[in-house]
Amino acid sequence: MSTLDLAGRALAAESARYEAMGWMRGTSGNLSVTLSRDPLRLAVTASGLDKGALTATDVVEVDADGQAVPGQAKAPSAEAGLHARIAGVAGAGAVVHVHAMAPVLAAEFWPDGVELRDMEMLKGFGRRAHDDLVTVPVVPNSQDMRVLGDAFEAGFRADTPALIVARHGIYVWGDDLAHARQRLECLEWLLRFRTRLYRAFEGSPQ
Ligand SMILES: CSCCC(=O)C(=O)COP(=O)(O)O
Ligand SMILES: [Zn+2]
Repeated sequence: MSTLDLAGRALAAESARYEAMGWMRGTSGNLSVTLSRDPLRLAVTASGLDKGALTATDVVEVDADGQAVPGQAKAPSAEAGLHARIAGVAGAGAVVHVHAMAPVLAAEFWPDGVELRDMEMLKGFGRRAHDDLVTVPVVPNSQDMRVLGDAFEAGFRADTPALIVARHGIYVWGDDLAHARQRLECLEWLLRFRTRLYRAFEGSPQ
């Protein structure tokens, strides 16, 4: 089995997991793993498919611009360009993108960035101490992955492996798919907590 086939199998299994969590409704969301760094090559989920029912062949190899390398049977995710940009800038081994509700809601409340502090779950997001102030960057949505990539890079901090795209979804990255998922699960919990608390106090700063 080729490296791309192995990546496809892992991406399909991981996608099914996210879909079961309700974070990849319809055909939303996409995942990637880095295959090589020089040149940069990613295995990314194919576009427009039910992410709960992917098979090992629903994967596409793309370059640093998110373009399919020659010989690919399927179209790569429409967001492959942003995956490639994140993998290149952050050095990520895996990038996951889901359409969970809490990050999008948080971006409505805090469009300049979502501040998180003094929460034990921050450790699961890769921070050293539970009292760190973490600002998760928010960028406006765009259909142009170069625009999104430039906005991501402008606000990139190596210690904050996440990006919320307003009115769209969230990207989280890590060394591999399991690492990215652990970070995403902890961050989604933190964002759910933050938005629920904010709403409970009817919009007062919390
Ligand atoms: C209803 S999903 C709209 C497109 C999107 O945001 C997404 O995450 C899925 O796009 P893909 O091309 O990866 O299927
Ligand atoms: Zn999306």
